[in-house]
Amino acid sequence: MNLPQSFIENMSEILGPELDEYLESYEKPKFTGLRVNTSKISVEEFERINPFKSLRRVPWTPNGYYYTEEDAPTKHPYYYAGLYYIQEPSAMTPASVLPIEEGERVLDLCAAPGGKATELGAKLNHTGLLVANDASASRTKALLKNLEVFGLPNILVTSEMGDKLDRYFHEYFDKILIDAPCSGEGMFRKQAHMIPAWERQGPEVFSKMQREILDQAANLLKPGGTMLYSTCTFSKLENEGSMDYFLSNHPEFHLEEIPWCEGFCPGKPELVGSKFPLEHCVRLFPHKIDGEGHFLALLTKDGERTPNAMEGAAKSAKLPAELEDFLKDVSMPLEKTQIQVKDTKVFLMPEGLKGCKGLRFLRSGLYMGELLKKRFEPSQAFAMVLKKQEYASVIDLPAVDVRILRYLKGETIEIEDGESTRDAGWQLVCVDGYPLGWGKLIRGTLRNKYFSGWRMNA
Ligand SMILES: C[S@@+](CC[C@H](N)C(=O)[O-])C[C@H]1O[C@@H](n2cnc3c(N)ncnc32)[C@H](O)[C@@H]1O
Repeated sequence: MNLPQSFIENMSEILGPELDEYLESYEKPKFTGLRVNTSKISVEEFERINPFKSLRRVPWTPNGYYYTEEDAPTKHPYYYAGLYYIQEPSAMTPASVLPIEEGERVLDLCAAPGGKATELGAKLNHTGLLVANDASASRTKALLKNLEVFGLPNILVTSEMGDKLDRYFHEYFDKILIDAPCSGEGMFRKQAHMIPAWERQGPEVFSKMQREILDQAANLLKPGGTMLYSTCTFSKLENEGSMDYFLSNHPEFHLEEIPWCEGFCPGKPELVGSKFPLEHCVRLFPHKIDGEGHFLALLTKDGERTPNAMEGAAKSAKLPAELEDFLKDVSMPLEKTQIQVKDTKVFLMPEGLKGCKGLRFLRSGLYMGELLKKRFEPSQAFAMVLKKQEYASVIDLPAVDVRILRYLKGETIEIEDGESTRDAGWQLVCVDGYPLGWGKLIRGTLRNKYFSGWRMNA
């Protein structure tokens, strides 16, 4: 690996005599991980049905596992059922460390493509509100897909800068994750193509962005709220430097200790001559753990946290008859006053979401489906939010049944007598009890309603 000389010098300042060990880590294996979606399946149940041979626990994340490539988890139907997310093991740490309680309002300010937002949403477990934002409008498309595959209904996906969000959500959030844009030094081992980008735009550029984003986040957080700052870089400027800047300018914040795990290293205040206890921050190095480089800081804002008021509750309008008809077969707990029809599209709005007119957003709430000529066509996202027992007619096939892969490829499949609860109409297609999508059964043939943009090999 050809590392820039100036990078090696920076690392030498950070690591001292450990530099050689770090440089040798470039010869070590690279690790791949998957994180279980606990809003769909418990870790115990996942271990029971686990179809992979190579899984081994990630020590710092209760629902994280290493796997090796021969297991190919992205090709397994459980991936399409949203039972797990593929994530680099160190990148599991930030969302795991930020404490989330059900019912909270949570903001992921730099969320795309959603590795951490999916975990924050899973921890909310269909309660509260997750605002997943990213400045890049194109990257928010992948973010929305990942949140929908995970079956998360209570979301608002925006593409704004933090100062614009502040006009709508000043001191609104209980918890904020700032997984900041950074120079990516922690990923050099895995993604060597990041090195030329680092040479063009390095820590100086990113530290300016990070400071701006941190200032914005401070305004968005409730007094008494907690936020987590993370990067995947080693640079002292972007890590201890950004934290020293932030704490100097925001005396209302203090650092919290992060639960310790073997191999974690403390932040180093001496690198930037800081008077703050930056040793409470955590640094991850690939020569210390089985994972890549990361930095984490957990910060709490002084004050008493106020309970969340139910703002913006929707008006209870009469629902169209075809929608009412479809919902007779749905037993998911669902507050009908939260359902909004916009033109032909039907949405289930999260409780307590303020109006967001004027914000650039990709999704607000759960897109339930569309009203077409005298019928309601349920969406792919709606299928992913449901549990098997929450829809009246189900076709549940085992993962080893070849029809599952054919269904995921968008093909029409044949259904035997007794394989569906009802012998005609809408069916929730499941793999081993976990919903994949919709189909419409007509005389033993299932018309495939799996969303074309999500098909296997699409
Ligand atoms: C490290 S990535 C986030 C990765 C994401 N948290 C995940 O786990 O999948 C940083 C993100 O910040 C976004 N970004 C850059 N500047 C931003 C800003 N000022 N406000 C919000 N997002 C920004 C980038 O588009 C990028 O997607």
